Amino acid sequence: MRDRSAVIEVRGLTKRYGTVVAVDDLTFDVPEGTVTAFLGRNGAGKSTTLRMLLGLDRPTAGTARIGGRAYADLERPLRAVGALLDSSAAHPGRTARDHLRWLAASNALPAHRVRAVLDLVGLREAAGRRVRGFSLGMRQRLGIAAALLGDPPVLLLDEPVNGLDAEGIRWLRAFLRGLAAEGRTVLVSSHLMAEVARTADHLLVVGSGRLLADTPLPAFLAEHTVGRVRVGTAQPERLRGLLLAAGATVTRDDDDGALRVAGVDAARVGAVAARHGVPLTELGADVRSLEDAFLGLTAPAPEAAA
Ligand SMILES: Nc1ncnc2c1ncn2[C@@H]1O[C@H](COP(=O)(O)OP(=O)(O)OP(=O)(O)O)[C@@H](O)[C@H]1O
Repeated sequence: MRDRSAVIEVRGLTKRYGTVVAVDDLTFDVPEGTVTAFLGRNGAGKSTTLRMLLGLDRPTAGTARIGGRAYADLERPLRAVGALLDSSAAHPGRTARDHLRWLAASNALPAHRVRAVLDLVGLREAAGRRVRGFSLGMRQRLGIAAALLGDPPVLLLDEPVNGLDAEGIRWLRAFLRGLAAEGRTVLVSSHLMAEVARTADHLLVVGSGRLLADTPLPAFLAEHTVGRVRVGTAQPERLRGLLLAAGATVTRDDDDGALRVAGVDAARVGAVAARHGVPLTELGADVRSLEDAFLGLTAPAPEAAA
């Protein structure tokens, strides 16, 4: 990992609701100027952790600090940290512009930021429309605009991918990378793990409130995609037999019939195919194995699944 100081520091953070342990002794740092993905299945404890960082929930134990301080001790919180927690927070009868103007005025932020953030998230044309008519994707953009009003160095985004279409997800990825390139620190939660992981510099994975992985993306990729190959051919059964004979493990991709191969590298797959005259239509790293890796990592314990 690059040598960066931690902007967000979580230590022994725990939250119990009666007998439910929503967050269980979490300890992690989020380094400055990175996009860090906070990943886990539904109910893993992501939102509760973010709410505690924002002072909206009181920890049962432990601490959560931003820039060395608890949220409640920040002098000008919206200038220190922006958050997207719930994209339905805007009043449906208000226009996007009025919603942001109201937020700016009530938080003593300059009015010119409203126009700036509407432009940043691509809502300039829709600024005069009532939020009631917004798609979920537009609401997410408005929520991100609100988070950016105070021009904060730290952003906490809870499930910003929800409701976005493929184009919206592409936009969000580039947008988050741009924020980090400006030196901002972005913590972005998602249950769509592979989708968001590939945007991030660093991954934090939680399951049942516990930290399961805290790793730079390249290390995670190296561990979970090296030695896993995806190969396309018009003769899948023949190639499958040849690869099995070469000692590989081979499965078929349910979506498109490509072979997913483990245990031999891409060069060996190519050599086997060439020796037996099997034409290939595709040969590369098996990126889908990333989602499998997350699902394996976050699988509920057998007794919990029963
Ligand atoms: N106010 C509450 N009262 C009781 N239980 C709660 C409360 N808030 C959260 N929980 C429970 O705590 C656990 C963690 O919930 P949390 O919302 O933090 O998970 P999450 O990872 O954000 O999931 P999701 O993606 O579904 O929001 C869940 O079991 C949830 O039911």
